Amino acid sequence: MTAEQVDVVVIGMGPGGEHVAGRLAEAGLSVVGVDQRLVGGECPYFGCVPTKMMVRAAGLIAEGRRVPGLAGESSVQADWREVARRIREQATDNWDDKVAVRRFTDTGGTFLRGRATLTGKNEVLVTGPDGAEHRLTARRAIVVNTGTEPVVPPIPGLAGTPYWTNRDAVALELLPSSVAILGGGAIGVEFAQVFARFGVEVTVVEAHPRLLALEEPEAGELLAKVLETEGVAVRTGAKVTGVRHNDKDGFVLDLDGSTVGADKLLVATGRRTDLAGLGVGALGLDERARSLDVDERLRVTDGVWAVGDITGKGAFTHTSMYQADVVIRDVLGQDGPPADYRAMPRVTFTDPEVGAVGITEAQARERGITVRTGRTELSASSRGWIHGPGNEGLIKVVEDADRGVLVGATAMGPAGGEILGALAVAVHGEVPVERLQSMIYAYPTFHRAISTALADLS
Ligand SMILES: Cc1cc2nc3c(=O)[nH]c(=O)nc-3n(C[C@H](O)[C@H](O)[C@H](O)COP(=O)(O)OP(=O)(O)OC[C@H]3O[C@@H](n4cnc5c(N)ncnc54)[C@H](O)[C@@H]3O)c2cc1C
Ligand SMILES: NC(=O)c1ccc[n+]([C@@H]2O[C@H](COP(=O)([O-])OP(=O)(O)OC[C@H]3O[C@@H](n4cnc5c(N)ncnc54)[C@H](O)[C@@H]3O)[C@@H](O)[C@H]2O)c1
Repeated sequence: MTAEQVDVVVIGMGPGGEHVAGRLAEAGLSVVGVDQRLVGGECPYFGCVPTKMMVRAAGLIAEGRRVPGLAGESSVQADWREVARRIREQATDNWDDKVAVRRFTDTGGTFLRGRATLTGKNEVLVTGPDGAEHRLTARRAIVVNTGTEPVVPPIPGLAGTPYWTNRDAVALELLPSSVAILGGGAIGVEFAQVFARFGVEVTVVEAHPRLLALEEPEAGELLAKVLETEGVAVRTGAKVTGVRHNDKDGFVLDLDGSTVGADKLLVATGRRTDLAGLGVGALGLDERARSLDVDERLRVTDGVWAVGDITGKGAFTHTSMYQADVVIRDVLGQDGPPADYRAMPRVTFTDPEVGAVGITEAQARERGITVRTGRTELSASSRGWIHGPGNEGLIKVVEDADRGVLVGATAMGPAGGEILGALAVAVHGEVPVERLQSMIYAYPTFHRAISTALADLS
């Protein structure tokens, strides 16, 4: 056992943790960053980056197939090996983080590979891969950024089968002929469309009545239609009562009154934190909670901060990075705005992309807000009509009518995530709806449809 006193210990080097650790080290503090897996966390190795490389490849295939009728003839020969190679070589360096470790240690920080547990108010125990133990005492700050693990629901028969999570699915060298995807949230639908566009027979099985259950109902409903047009079987409102697997036949999912069979099963039913494993009990906190309670400066308790998925404020890389900046300022005693999640943006990278910011109509009504909504179909806009195949989408705006400002919006379409930028500014800046209605929107852009949605407010 070794023991060391430092200024800052960062537990978990996800996007936010890596950012905090690097910046505080650059500021001259002695910083130890600890990660049990890879510096950079889920996003670059198992999440955003490899999946968006898949999405890019699948988008090219779809666009190639849209050539006939618009630009001539096309013949697309999809080859997954190109995607697998790009993910292995360019995105993940074969799941090796030496570049990221160097990036951090070049700032002056020290990296420890191992599993960290909180053992006291300012104490952390790190157990290395070889079992060696290091006791760290943090004089100034402990920053927790341990993220989440995939949830595997307690469905009879599922445990012990060779199901995949996102961590397996990003590393596929070959695609199977069929996949069942349990969960129609962001992970489920992104993988579903990618796999289907590469010729895999895909069934999405979602317990909720709609895909993307957390977003506006119109978005999930339209996405289901698009996926079905592309050959994906979408089973919403489905209760899986059992899972069976054998090497010859693959997987069978028992639903109420029917079955779904597939060679492989991807489980994408959400994420969970592991507060007990992290040892938050040592800080007097509830180990059974779903997330760490943080204040507007991301403080958990005296001397302890948290960033990222573990705070439950939106499991996105941009949340983690945003919170990291708040923590850096707070630890360094600098002034700056507190965390404000009113204009939380998120984008599901299907085609059409589903971008959303702020709250949905249902959430606004639950909060007792006097709501007006406006909507328009993107395919009916000038640009949507010009675009032709692949023009599905919509803009929906949610107004707090008493204050005359938008509190939420959805931009679904070929560039839904980019259109969202304008709506995010409107929600974040509380730009009066009257002012939004009187501005000039370039013709013929997709974002011009925002003015149609605003004109529809009632
Ligand atoms: C398939 C998929 C696609 C996604 N796509 C997007 C996207 O397009 N856009 C987007 O914004 N977000 C996306 N996300 C979400 C995004 O990956 C996370 O929100 C992001 O990684 C931020 O997480 P985090 O900062 O909480 O930490 P994480 O990235 O989860 O990292 C936590 C780190 O802590 C380490 N750790 C955990 N426990 C310990 C311990 N006790 N001791 C030491 N180390 C520990 C882990 O090894 C890990 O490296 C996606 C996620 C998935 C799974
Ligand atoms: N583009 C992005 O930003 C992006 C992409 C992927 C993931 N993520 C992040 O990762 C998080 C996790 O993604 P996710 O898709 O796993 O979670 P999710 O919470 O978004 O969706 C999980 C879905 O699984 C369903 N489900 C749960 N149990 C089920 C069961 N037994 N049978 C059938 N369906 C079941 C839920 O109803 C839900 O719709 C997201 O919330 C998001 O924050 C972001």
